[in-house]
Amino acid sequence: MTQLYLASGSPRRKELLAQTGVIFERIAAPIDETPLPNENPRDYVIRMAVEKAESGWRHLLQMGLALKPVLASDTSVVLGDEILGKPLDAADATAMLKKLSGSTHEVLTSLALRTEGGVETMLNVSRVTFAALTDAQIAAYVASGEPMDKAGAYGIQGVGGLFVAHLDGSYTGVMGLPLYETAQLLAKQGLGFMAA
Ligand SMILES: Cc1cn([C@H]2C[C@H](O)[C@@H](COP(=O)(O)OP(=O)(O)OP(=O)(O)O)O2)c(=O)[nH]c1=O
Repeated sequence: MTQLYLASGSPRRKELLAQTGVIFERIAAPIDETPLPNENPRDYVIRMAVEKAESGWRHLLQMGLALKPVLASDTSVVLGDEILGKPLDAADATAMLKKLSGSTHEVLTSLALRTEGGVETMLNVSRVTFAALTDAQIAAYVASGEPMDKAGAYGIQGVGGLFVAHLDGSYTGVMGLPLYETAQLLAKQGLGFMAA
């Protein structure tokens, strides 16, 4: 019996949410991911998760489905003031990886849980230090295809994990769904292992 809906098309989020012990189904939640002019990165990632969760909630209403909690999340890589989302193409991925090479960036992953009582949010902030990468290493990584559907053009759970010299934060947060914070939100609704 479904306890929760995950408003996400991300295979990483599906895999990670399964670790919490909640019984869930995935629903589509299309939104416009364009940042507002001068929008602060933290405000932006929170707004994205809330919009995805609200979009999922509207989907339940439209389809006449049972109103169970809807969870959504958003991940952005932030370097200085710049928000790096998913790369548009190989050239964009190459440019992002050149910026990340040899420096420290933040990965922001937000959560929003929509219930009949309203919406609750959480934010995980992790700091990641990248090795200095050669142009040839970047070209080979981009050619592998791994960067294309990932914020900041890398996946810590894949070959991108080789670039991470240091992580101060949450591995699962960088991967797209911070499990500590997710378990806390779910437990408040009596869901998952941490509700025991
Ligand atoms: C930094 C990083 C990001 N990512 C992924 C997680 C997210 O799927 C993606 C960021 O894009 P998002 O826009 O957060 O999510 P999405 O479009 O993939 O999925 P959804 O349907 O939930 O909106 O980058 C990794 O898989 N590994 C990493 O190390």
